[in-house]
Amino acid sequence: MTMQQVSDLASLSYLKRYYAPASTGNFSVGFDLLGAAFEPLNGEVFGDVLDIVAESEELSLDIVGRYVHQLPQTSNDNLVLSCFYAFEQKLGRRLPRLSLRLHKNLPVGSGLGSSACSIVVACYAFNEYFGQPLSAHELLQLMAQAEGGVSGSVHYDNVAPSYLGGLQLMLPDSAKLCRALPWFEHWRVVLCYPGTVLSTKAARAVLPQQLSLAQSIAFAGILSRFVSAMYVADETEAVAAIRDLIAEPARMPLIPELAALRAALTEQGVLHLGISGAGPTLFALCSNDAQAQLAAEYLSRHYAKNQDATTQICRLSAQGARAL
Ligand SMILES: Nc1ncnc2c1ncn2[C@@H]1O[C@H](COP(=O)(O)OP(=O)(O)O)[C@@H](O)[C@H]1O
Ligand SMILES: N[C@@H](CCOP(=O)(O)O)C(=O)O
Repeated sequence: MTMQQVSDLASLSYLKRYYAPASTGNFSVGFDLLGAAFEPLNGEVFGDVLDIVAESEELSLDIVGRYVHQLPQTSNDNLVLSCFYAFEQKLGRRLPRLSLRLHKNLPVGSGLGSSACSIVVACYAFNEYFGQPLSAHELLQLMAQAEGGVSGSVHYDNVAPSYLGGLQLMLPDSAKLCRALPWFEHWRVVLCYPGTVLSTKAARAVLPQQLSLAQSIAFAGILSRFVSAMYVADETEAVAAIRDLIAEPARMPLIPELAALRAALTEQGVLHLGISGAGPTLFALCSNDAQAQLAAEYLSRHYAKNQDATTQICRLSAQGARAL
């Protein structure tokens, strides 16, 4: 495997190139059931890119990009290769081998759906390249299984938005699997990754194993309130309902800065500050560009911890995964 620190999209040759965006699981109010895909307003690529470089004798993977150093040293352990074999197994026939290049643009163990992003871009790329043998439904199931293998339990709230785009509500036991909710076009989301790693598995281990009847009703109630407010485009009501009753109380000790940062930003009018996925990335929901700029400056000053940190001002990625 060769590793380059710099992922220069323009200078590298390929047959086909595919991309999947970053995602925020939970969106605070919908633990494991709600997630959104985001793209930087400035047009930067903030998601993983997979190049199909050539057809070849053997399956191989090169990894480049800003966060290559956070991945296992051997590409054999990379999700892109395990997705190839899972895809092949699902098809039930041997596929031509490929020479692949992953641009690892999302930090790992960040709460930005990094593993989901690689899984989505890989499964999407293989399905497109080999003539769409799997339906969107089958492909999404395959992605969710792969994600379950990483985090310890199958959850769709990163793979669904990264694949399909938008703010996706999961529909358990439904043939449709998930549905895109309405969104407010003027909303901006600032994603601030501090540069430290928090594995999803570890952040799931602190969650309560059981909820009381009262907690279950409260969770169903607040999520219903949010979803219905989005459908009737009642922004005040939607924002009031963005509350994490499940994961945040348990994960707060893992992100001790959250309370003070939230108090400071909400005082400035920011609509909400929450944990993106399992953290440590935080997301600030803002009502306009100026507010998002202010939140981005504040978070990068007070939450970024090292050179790996990044802060992005985003809008919803309506499209999700695609060919570039
Ligand atoms: N292409 C890949 N992208 C991200 N993680 C990968 C990839 N390949 C293997 N991994 C492994 O999967 C795990 C992802 O960890 P996780 O905490 O779920 O990250 P995230 O929350 O960012 O999705 C790590 O152990 C990482 O080394
Ligand atoms: N619903 C999951 C989301 C995990 O997202 P990630 O980006 O941290 O992998 C959870 O909260 O555990």
